[in-house]
Formats: sequence, structure tokens, C-alpha cells
Amino acid sequence: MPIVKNVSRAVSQLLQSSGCGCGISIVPVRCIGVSPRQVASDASFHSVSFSESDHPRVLITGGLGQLGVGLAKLLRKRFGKNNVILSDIRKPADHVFHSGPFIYSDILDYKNLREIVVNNRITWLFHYSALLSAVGEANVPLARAVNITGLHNVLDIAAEHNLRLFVPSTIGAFGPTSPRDPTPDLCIQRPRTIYGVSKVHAELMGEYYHYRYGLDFRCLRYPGIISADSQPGGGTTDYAVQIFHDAIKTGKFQCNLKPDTRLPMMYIDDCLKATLEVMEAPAEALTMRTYNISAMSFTPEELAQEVQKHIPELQVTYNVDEVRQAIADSWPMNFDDSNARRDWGWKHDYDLPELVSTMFSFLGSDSRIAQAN
Ligand SMILES: NC(=O)C1=CN([C@@H]2O[C@H](COP(=O)(O)OP(=O)(O)OC[C@H]3O[C@@H](n4cnc5c(N)ncnc54)[C@H](O)[C@@H]3O)[C@@H](O)[C@H]2O)C=CC1
Ligand SMILES: CC(=O)[C@H](N)C(=O)O
Repeated sequence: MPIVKNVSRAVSQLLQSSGCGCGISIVPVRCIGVSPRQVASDASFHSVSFSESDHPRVLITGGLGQLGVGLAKLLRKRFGKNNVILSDIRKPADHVFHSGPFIYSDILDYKNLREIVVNNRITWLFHYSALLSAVGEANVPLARAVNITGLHNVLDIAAEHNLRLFVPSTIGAFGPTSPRDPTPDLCIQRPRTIYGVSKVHAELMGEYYHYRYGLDFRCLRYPGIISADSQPGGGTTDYAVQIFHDAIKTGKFQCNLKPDTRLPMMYIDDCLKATLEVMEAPAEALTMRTYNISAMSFTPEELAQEVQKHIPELQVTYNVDEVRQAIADSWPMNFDDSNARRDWGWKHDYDLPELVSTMFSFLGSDSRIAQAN
């Protein structure tokens, strides 16, 4: 009890003091009573620290989705295979399992997550677990648990163990009352999906932990991400990946959004590059902790026209999914990422033509419909 009283006193002193509390290390609420920070400072398990020149020890949560395996590949190239641990609640494919360390981790299991961080001396955490926009609307209680309760676990563990924490946000963190063309970093955010609400919550909680506890929180709002070797996990922008597979396999594509629905999009290599860059950026360069990043913006019709330059026989029809269409109609059409470009030199490499030709060279023009017939 005396410890709790002392911490409470410290908290109330901080609350009464002016300013943001940057640099003042106060334990997050959950740690009161159980935090290793209350163990004597010479406790050996907590005394290991890494110098600036050492590689970070990385954990990726939700790493078996569309983005995590590619992120692990990039980070392993940079920091060494064994310094990057992929985790998820799903069973990894053989090639993923054999490509580097993998561990089971359910982000809703706080103690297990903490154990993984401690036992593996994790210093950087990329928190990718989430339910995306369309699957989130189909299962709101699960989306609320994973995207909000799971985030709370991650934030507390990251603050408790002084981790550098990356949490992706999304164009879906904006809503119908946000300016949509373009959408700046700071504006009204009233999303109407559980996904969007949970991501605004993540942005705000991460920034709060940064100012309140000194957590090194970094966040990028990703556009819809397009990748060739991984499937999207149930979002509104999934059509922009599916069109390539269907064009190659059948020469026909049925789009679930209207032809003129404009959304910001990005090739996965640009997305992962930005993620590593913002994590490596010196803290002094970051005037904000949550940034929009942008590359291109297109409609299904414009994407189909670009794809038809490679597969002219592609037939596109439209069968609108009302849920996805309503979501898309409330999201940004163009994303203003000028702050990211100014602060840490963000620059994308792929515009629409490069994206489409890269997707086809990756997916293999050998398997084109023309040859399948
Ligand atoms: N892919 C995209 O277009 C975009 C993605 N993002 C964000 O990037 C992150 C990664 O996205 P994706 O890889 O596309 O997502 P995804 O839906 O493909 O993968 C999410 C992963 O989270 C895992 N997961 C679910 N419940 C879990 C739990 N209780 N514990 C641990 N893991 C759990 C799933 O098994 C899945 O492998 C997400 O936070 C997403 O919101 C943001 C904007 C765009
Ligand atoms: C843009 C995203 O966050 C995701 N791809 C989705 O469509 O839900």
C-alpha cells in the first residue's frame, strides 16, 4: 500500500504541474502494484539495456496478415534474422516458419505478451494485429476486443519496458465530416466504423502515453495497401489487390465498389519503407507522432484502365457491396502527407503505372489468362 500511495502522490503532483510531462517517467496505471519497475533497481533481469549502436530486438504482433511477413523480411535484412520475431495467433506457412523466429502471441493475453517481451529483450514493437474495416463491421465485439483492449495491453507493456512502439493507423480513421480532398493530418475525425473508431483511439492513446509517460510512440496512417504475395484481411480497399489475381486467373473481375470511388492507395514496398523510416527517424525530427502518408489515389475505373494496358481482354463488372461502399464514401479521396515529407523526408517510389507493372511482373506474366486458354 505505501508504494501505491507514493505513486498516486507522484501522479497527482504531475497532474498539478504545468506542461506536457515529456521526459518524466511515471508508470502507467496498470503497473501500479505489479510492475517490475517496483523491483529493486539492481534486479538483473531488468538491467540489460542496448546502446545506440546495437540493433533493436523487434516483435511484430499480428504478423501473419497482409503486411507483417513483408515487414519482417525488410527488418531482418536490416537488423539480422534473429533480431526480428514474428507473432500471431494463426499457424504460419512453412516458408514463413522457416524464414526466422516465430512465436504464438494473442495480444489479448497480457501476461503472455509481457513474458515474450521480457524473455526476448524486445526493444521495438510493431503492433499489426487488428480487424480491418469490413470484417470489423461484421464482428463488432471481436473488433472492439482486438483493436481496443489489445491496444491497451500493448501500450502498457511498451510503456513498462521502454519500447519504441509503432502502431499503424489508416485512412479509415477519418469520416464523412472530415475534409476529404485532401485530408490533412489534423482535422475532424468522426469515423463511422468500429475500425476507424478504434484507430482514432489508438492514435490518441499512443500520443497520450507519449506525453504522459514518455512512451516513444510512432504512428503512420496508411492508405489502402496493395501487395502481390500476401492477401488482404477483409478491408474496403481489398478490391485493388483482387483485380490483379482475377485478371490473371479468369480475365474477369467483379468490383464491389462503384467505378468512381476514389481512395488513397500505396504499394506495399513504399508502406514498409515509410514504416522503417519513421521508426529510425531521430525523435527531434518528429514534430508530431501520427502522420498521414500518401503515394497515389485512384478509382476502380482508373485502376481497371491501367490493368487493361497489360491485359486488354480484362472484363470488369460492378456489383456494389453496400457496407463497403458506405465506408469508402466516408473516407479520404486524397491524403495530404506534407508533414511527413517535411519532417522525416518521406517520399514514395510507386505511382499507379509502376504499381501495376510491378504487380504483374511479381505475379508472373507467364500465368496470364491468354496463356491459360
Ligand atoms: N492492409 C492495409 O491496407 C492497411 C493496414 N493497416 C493496418 O496495418 C496493420 C496490419 O494490417 P494487415 O496486415 O493488412 O492486417 P490483416 O488483417 O491482414 O492481419 C491482421 C493479423 O492480426 C492477427 N490477429 C487477430 N487477432 C489477434 C489477436 N488476438 N492476437 C494477435 N494477433 C491477432 C490476425 O491473425 C492477422 O494475421 C493493421 O493494424 C491495419 O489496421 C492500415 C491501413 C491499411
Ligand atoms: C485502408 C485500410 O485500413 C484497410 N485496407 C481497409 O480497407 O480496411
